[in-house]
Amino acid sequence: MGYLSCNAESAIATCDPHFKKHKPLAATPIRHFHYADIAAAANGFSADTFLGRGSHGRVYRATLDGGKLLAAVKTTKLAGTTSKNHASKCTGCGNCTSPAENEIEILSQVPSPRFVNLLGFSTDPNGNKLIVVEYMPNGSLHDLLHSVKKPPGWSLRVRFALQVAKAVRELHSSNPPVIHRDVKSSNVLIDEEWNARLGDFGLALRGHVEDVRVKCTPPAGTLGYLDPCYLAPEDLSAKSDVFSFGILLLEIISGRNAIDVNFSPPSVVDWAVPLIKLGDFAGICDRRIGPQPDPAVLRQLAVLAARCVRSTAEKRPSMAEVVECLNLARKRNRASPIWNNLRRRVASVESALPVWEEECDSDRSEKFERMVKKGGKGKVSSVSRVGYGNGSEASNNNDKVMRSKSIGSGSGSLRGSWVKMQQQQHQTDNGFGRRKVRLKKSKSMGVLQGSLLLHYGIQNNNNDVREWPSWKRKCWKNR
Ligand SMILES: Nc1ncnc2c1ncn2[C@@H]1O[C@H](COP(=O)(O)OP(=O)(O)OP(=O)(O)O)[C@@H](O)[C@H]1O
Repeated sequence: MGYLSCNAESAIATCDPHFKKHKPLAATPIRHFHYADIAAAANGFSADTFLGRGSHGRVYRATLDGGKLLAAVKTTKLAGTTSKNHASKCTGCGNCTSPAENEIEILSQVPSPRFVNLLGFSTDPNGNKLIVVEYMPNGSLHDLLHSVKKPPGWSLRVRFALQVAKAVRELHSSNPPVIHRDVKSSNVLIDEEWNARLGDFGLALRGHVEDVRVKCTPPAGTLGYLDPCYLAPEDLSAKSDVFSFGILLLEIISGRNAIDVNFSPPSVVDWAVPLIKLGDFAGICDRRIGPQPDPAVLRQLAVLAARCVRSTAEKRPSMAEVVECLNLARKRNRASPIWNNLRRRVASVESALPVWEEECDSDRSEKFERMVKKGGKGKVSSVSRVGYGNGSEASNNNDKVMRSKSIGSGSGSLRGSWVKMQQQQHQTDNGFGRRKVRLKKSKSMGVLQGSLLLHYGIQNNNNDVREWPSWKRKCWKNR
């Protein structure tokens, strides 16, 4: 009888060794908890159960079912912005649903062992929704990468990257597809078996591009992770998640925040992509753990990240391709030490080559790989490292750098944080070199203003290799 009850989730659980201990999730009913039970389980929402604070409310640990079930309870506020007039006419635009309602709706439809799943919900006496999700005892990937004394090593980082990529791929391939819109390190939580799980579906959109809801929902996301091509509702595509994933991958490799004014330039894209194009892969590695022992794996990760953050959405890989690439990197990373030693010697020669201009193009990267295997003849050239300053100064553990946060509905607040960020950036880059600045958390954003996004787009536009003629010239000269 076992095979008769097999569903998509159990199939994943069977195929993927990381998830073999998970039971099929479809059978788990979504529970409606009494507020009093939830309040008691979270010890009256006291400090000892407090887990963290997001842009939509606080998160607490709750012990339910007589101690058998550990959960995380997310308190939220009602959206409360929709006029009665609009609500009566609305045919399903995204503005009427609060992030909490949205998260409940989406997670109840697409449960997966790769997500932080919904267990149930409750409503407080003021009508605010409380979301009850699986408790993740090892905190967020953001905290692991930026706060803990002993940051994760390379094999754990590659494993996390692959697991997140698989989670996003699963969303994109569901029917109808789901676009998460807020892929970032603080929305990746680590379970008891050290698996990375994608959480926080408050901004996610389920549907096809022609659906009213998708067509009418204003752009949203988190500064630093937000796709510069996503300026209006109709610009939304799965490639926006690919961009955010690329930022996350750069964060995993470098251990630096998506936007960090302790670095110059503060944007991880503007800082890392030029180094990747110059073949300085070690220059973007988290100095606390040193460069990846296998230079070929490092090169694969870095080039993949650069391709994900390309300024032209169509040129970015699909999440399926990202998963394939990371699978290869992980396999190589896990190969036997003797074999790895041999390969490292060969790879160190390969990786000394700069990244060819077109390598970030998916269709040309294979050509490039073939060429490198043949002995590196062709358009590639050796380029000396460029002095971008010692970026690792800022990775010092003492620096207090806060994480990027989703910005909820309210373009005003977004404008405020953007201006603030610009001012901080100006203060830091005013010709006196880098200064250590304590950053404020930036937040996920709901409604974005076109001009503001355009401004943001311009800030990040130079991540396209074609927009680096000086690099091109340099490469050509040093051929
Ligand atoms: N399921 C969970 N298990 C354990 N800790 C959690 C869980 N969910 C959230 N947390 C903790 O609470 C913090 C706040 O989470 P939340 O999802 O509300 O906000 P965020 O992702 O940090 O920011 P934003 O709301 O802007 O996306 C997280 O960083 C994490 O430390």
